[in-house]
Amino acid sequence: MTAQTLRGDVAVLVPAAGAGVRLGPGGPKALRELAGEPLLVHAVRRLSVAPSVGQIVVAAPAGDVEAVCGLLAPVAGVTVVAGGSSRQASVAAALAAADPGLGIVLVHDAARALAPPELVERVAAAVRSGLPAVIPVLAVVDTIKQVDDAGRVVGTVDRAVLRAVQTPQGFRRDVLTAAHAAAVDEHTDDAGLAEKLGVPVHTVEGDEAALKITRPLDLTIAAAILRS
Ligand SMILES: Nc1ccn([C@@H]2O[C@H](COP(=O)(O)OP(=O)(O)OP(=O)(O)O)[C@@H](O)[C@H]2O)c(=O)n1
Ligand SMILES: C[C@](O)(CO)[C@H](O)COP(=O)(O)O
Repeated sequence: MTAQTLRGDVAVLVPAAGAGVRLGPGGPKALRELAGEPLLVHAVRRLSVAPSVGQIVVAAPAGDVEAVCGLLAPVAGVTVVAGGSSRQASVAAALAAADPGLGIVLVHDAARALAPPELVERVAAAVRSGLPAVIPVLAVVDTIKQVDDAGRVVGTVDRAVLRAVQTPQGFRRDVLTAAHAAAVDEHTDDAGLAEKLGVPVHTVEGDEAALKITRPLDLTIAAAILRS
């Protein structure tokens, strides 16, 4: 990674403190390697070349803050804080350390290590255009069934109205701050918190390369994406 200064109007919060249980043994997921480098380094490198980005705040595993500072030292404009016991707590910790002068805040999973800078720009531009909350989405390609506790099918959901949600998710800073301040329960994404406040959430097209590395096969897919 070459040293560079970040100059944009967007703070990106990077929750990276997860254990990676579904990936299997091997330490915190963000520090697991893909093509010889930690997932977090792949993610931050892509964020740092997006022209809109002015600051990156990483929520690292609490025991690895120093190591993560070392890993990311070559990128100017990166702040590292200790993450929390849930993704939501990690985002809240990163938000508290974000530069108050940056009016747009994106939240991006370290686990979506190959999200391209173009996706960051697409989300940032949509927020800059005046939208309060923006998420990247992809059409659902599988047929989706609703099942009961016994695993029996209750019905088939109309997939035309469904979308799979990715990160980065973008927000006006005051919207994300209010959403986290009002949180009373855990949500799997930040847009869910904004929805609870009645904030309209808009979508932009996602990117298949922004897959969330969750299970072992995802690492194989990510390695193939890198090679292609
Ligand atoms: N306490 C937590 C839990 C998750 N995350 C981050 O949130 C993102 C999305 O979470 P996920 O992919 O589910 O990661 P893990 O929680 O590590 O996965 P698992 O549930 O398999 O342990 C990841 O970048 C992860 O590091 C976080 O910062 N702090
Ligand atoms: C934020 C997210 O990546 C959007 O798809 C997802 O909700 C994270 O969920 P996880 O259960 O923490 O992996």
